[in-house]
Amino acid sequence: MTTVSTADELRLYAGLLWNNAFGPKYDLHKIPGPPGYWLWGHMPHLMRPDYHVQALEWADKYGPVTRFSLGGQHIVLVSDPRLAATVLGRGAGALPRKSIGYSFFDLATNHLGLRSFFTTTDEDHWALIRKGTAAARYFVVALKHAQELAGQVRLAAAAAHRGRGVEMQEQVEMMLLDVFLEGLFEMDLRRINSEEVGHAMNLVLEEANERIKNPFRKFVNPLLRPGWTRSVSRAQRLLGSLYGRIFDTTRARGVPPEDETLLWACLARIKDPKTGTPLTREQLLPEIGAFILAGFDTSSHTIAWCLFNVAAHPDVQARIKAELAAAGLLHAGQPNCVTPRRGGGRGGGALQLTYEDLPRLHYLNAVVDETMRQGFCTMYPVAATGSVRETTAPTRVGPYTLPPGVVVWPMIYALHNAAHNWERPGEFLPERWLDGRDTAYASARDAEVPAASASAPSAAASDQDGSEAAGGGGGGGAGRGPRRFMPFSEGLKGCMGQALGLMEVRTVLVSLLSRFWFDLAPAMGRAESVRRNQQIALTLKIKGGLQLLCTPHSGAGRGKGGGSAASAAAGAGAAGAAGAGAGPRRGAAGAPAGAAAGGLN
Ligand code: HEM
Repeated sequence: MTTVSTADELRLYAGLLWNNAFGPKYDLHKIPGPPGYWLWGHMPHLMRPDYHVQALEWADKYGPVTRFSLGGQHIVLVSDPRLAATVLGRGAGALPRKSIGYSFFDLATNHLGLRSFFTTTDEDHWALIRKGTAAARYFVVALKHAQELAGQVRLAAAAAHRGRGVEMQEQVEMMLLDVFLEGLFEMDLRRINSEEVGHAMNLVLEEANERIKNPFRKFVNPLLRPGWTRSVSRAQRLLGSLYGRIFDTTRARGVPPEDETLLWACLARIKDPKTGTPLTREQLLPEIGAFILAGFDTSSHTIAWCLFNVAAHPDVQARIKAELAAAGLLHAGQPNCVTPRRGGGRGGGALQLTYEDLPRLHYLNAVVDETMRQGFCTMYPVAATGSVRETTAPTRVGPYTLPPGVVVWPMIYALHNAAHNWERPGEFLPERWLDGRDTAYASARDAEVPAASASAPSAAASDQDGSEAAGGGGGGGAGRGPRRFMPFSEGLKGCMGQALGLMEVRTVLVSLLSRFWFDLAPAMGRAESVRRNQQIALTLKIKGGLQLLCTPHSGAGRGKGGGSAASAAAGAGAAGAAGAGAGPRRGAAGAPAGAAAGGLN
């Protein structure tokens, strides 16, 4: 079990400063980049809360490979799809994770300085956990919770004062936390205060994020802000006790049967290669925390940003409703949120959503992809800003040879938004995804990525095979250029929960959008200012929350043009949108093992 002491970290920073001043530079100085300060480098530039936007500005200004530094650390920012795929992929040119770039994550997974498989430098340990959990069946309790959430939204919307909205970001966060605790670990939610846990996570992640920009904060904060430091420690202990409770509960279940493939059972079966015995409490705690964190924050903020985009673009919302209506999934005029069993449908109430419906809702999925492209919801720094890799020997990255110890940052936000990769990158255009899966790839003329590092794009990948496998490696398939869309990263260390995450996002969106019309509450101000008001936690979230006016479709429902949501949908070109998205309805038969029996909604 790897731990990192304060002395280790101080030694590391001293080494970096030394290296910056006196170490070999190879081609570093040839890489274009913004001017910085000698000692601090570009730290002052990155102190702004939306520093991912600053990095994108550099990518746009200085090109697909640009350079800056944070204190003593040289950082090479890559927004060229081909190079990013190579660096993250499995073939020659692939680089290991930069461990310190992830160490902030440990703050939220444990308070003992223990590393999880996500943050360790020990590749054997990473492989042990990754392989041990690869078969995990991410059981879909998302549906149950999504439906409950719709009920809660209805109650909150009814209770809200006129013109005041319902705070959706936090509601979705809590819901996703429940999904994780119940679905992956089979915990009894009545015994867990999700709200308290959610707040503790947010607090710890806020601190973790600040430490990425300013690693010295760890040392000065206890002196300058002792109250805050105590709150962070309290939150860490609270999370630690939750992970401990999960360990105790699942261990008390004894040896899981071989055919049990929920996450807790997979973790329980992993044996320490040295002792041959199941992993100890100390070994498993950070892993439990890593899974919860990796999955809950990313998925919940994806949902929140999708809802924001939908509320900010009534035409987009109406088109989604049209698609849902054509699929028989719109709950127009229903008095409550109880979904009828099969047998409802176009003549009566809405049909029950099945797993098979999800990939067929093309327009909804385009909205999700476009939201993820904009980068609001990918993991940080693991992705809002990218997966962080490191050179361990002199390494060629594109035309440049880099010395060891340089951070290579295939920054997903820049890849997804740089002017050299996309047309009209700043615009929210779900339509760009309707042309087909090739949207995820750069043009074929750039296709020099080794085939060995290829993997499919996010949504398209899981639609295709329904698998819950992690993202694969690098570039495009036959005839395609390299991927320029990789919200789940790439390669061996790409996201393990891609299919689960997408399923949760889509399911919750269908569940809510089939029942409510959403508008931004007046308190949110203009959409543009909300977009500028991002706050980075583990992922980008909406600072101050997402206040939405939620109008149920029943009777009082309204949409574009002032009619009911259903009629708004129809008026928004139902035939085109829905025709592309939803084919004739089928029964639940054939739903993959991950899907709840009988339907998803
Ligand atoms: C929309 C939702 C999600 C997004 C955008 C997302 C994004 C990512 C990204 C970009 C990485 C790569 C980190 C890197 O390159 O260093 C990653 C890793 C990971 N994700 Fe996700 N993720 C999502 C949902 C989930 C869910 C639901 C789970 C639940 C199990 C999960 C579990 C993980 C794990 C365990 C890793 C680390 C894999 C490893 O180190 O081998 N993620 N995720």
